[in-house]
Amino acid sequence: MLCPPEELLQKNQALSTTWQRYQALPSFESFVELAVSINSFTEFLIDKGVTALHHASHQLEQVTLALFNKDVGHPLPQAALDDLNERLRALTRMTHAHASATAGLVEREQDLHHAASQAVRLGQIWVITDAPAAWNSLQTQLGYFGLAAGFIPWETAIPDSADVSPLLLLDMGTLHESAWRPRIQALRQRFQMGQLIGLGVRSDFEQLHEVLGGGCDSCLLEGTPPHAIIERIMELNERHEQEAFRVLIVEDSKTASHLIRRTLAENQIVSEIVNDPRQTLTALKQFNPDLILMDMYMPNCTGVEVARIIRQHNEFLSMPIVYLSGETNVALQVDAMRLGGDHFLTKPFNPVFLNTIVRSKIERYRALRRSMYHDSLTGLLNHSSGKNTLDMMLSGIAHEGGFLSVVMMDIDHFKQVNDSYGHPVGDQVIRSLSWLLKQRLRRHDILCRYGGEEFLVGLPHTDAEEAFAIMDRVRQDFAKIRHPYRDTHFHATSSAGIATYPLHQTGDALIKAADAALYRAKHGGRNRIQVDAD
Ligand SMILES: Nc1nc2c(ncn2[C@@H]2O[C@H](COP(=O)(O)OP(=O)(O)OP(=O)(O)O)[C@@H](O)[C@H]2O)c(=O)[nH]1
Repeated sequence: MLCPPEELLQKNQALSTTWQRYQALPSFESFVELAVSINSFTEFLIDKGVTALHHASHQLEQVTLALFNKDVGHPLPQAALDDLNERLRALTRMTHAHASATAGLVEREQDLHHAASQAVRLGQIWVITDAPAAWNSLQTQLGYFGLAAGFIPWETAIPDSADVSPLLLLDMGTLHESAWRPRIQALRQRFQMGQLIGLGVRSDFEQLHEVLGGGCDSCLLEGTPPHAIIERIMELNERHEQEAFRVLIVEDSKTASHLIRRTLAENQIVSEIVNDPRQTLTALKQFNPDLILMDMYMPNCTGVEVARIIRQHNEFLSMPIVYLSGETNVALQVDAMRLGGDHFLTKPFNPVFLNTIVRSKIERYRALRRSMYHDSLTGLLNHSSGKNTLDMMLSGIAHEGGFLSVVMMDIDHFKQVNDSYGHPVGDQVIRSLSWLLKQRLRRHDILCRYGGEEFLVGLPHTDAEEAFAIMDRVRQDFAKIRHPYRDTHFHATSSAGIATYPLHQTGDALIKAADAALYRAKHGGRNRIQVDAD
């Protein structure tokens, strides 16, 4: 989607206002605000794919950051002020030019959306190729996972209405090698935020150099089978689905906490503020953050004391705590880390530095949690966390009322799959079913690998009839997936049993009833879904 020009101009206006504020009151604090505002504008441009302006904004950000040097006082020296002024004015001029150039296009794009039912809609995934027939099977297989892929010949331009960050699979084998680099460069130029994957590239240095040097993110070498291409696409898809990062700010100063909150919000990080440290435990339970930003000195207790209290609770043992303090005393910092902290940032903080630390700590924390609560083969919840999540969801449903359907799904004759094709191929079949479930179910549904080839699914606010309709489509599509084996392929089927709350009241009772229904589905001939009340 193109960025609406009004939104772009509004963001640019906000940036100009902070610059005017700094000029009127050239303090360190207002310079921090300016840096935050520039960083936010750059992030906005990346988010909206406004690549034409991104470079200038990023440069401005770099220049501003370089001025966070303790030898540079405020107001800034005249030369630095002039330089910033010129850069900001140039960025504003470019923003206005871009906004007027895209105004017509946005209207056209909206018209196209209204006419979408008439038009042939290209998917988010495009295969650029002159031999589409060779990719029909990939397109069909992706369709079973709920992903649409379209074909575009190398000579045809991608329409203006294109998404700004598509996934482009480039069939290099159908383009003369001398044209590789310029073609890839042109696509990269246009889709700076897209993912470009070169297909059918030889493993030698020259070809890889051409493709990666031209701007592809990665290559899938000659002979890569369709299921490996699908696997790469699924991985990319999952990376896009991350939930927003969440930070709890424990800070007695309302001004400081709001400044931090704004800095984080401008980087799409969600936060909650606790001004009274005694409320920290309640806030932790309610808000469920990924990281705590902790002021070091507060009335009543210090940040270190709060951190020690937090660490007495098992569930928060590994949660990252980053201290914020005006203190530069190294011995004290070491002591604070020894007593339960993970990092120390000195105030006034550099906003970009703050965001970088927060993001990298949260990424590590999430990776750790994934390994604790998720199954390594499929990435789904593991047995015990699946059951715990079901119990928690059930208490919510019992409180607010409504249905909850539990499904036990199992791959048919899986022992034969292993015996005929080998354990690694069996693993791949398990992963295919998990991908399919991930694509088809909602974000808040429970998805768990309950045992070897058995999955537990929890569908809140879904009665048995609706659950049957959803799962039966999954069953049908799973049966169509081609699992590769040597030069050929095979199909697998699945069966499932469904039980629903309030007919069964506890998590254990629901699982037992769904399991009994699954048993009946197996004995009824397999490749079918059985509801427990039927
Ligand atoms: N490849 C692979 N196989 C597994 C995994 N976990 C369990 N299995 C195998 O899954 C098979 C399950 O077989 P059974 O429970 O006998 O049932 P089935 O052959 O699927 O037959 P029905 O369920 O009755 O249709 C066993 O052979 C296990 O060794 C795993 O992680 N990977």
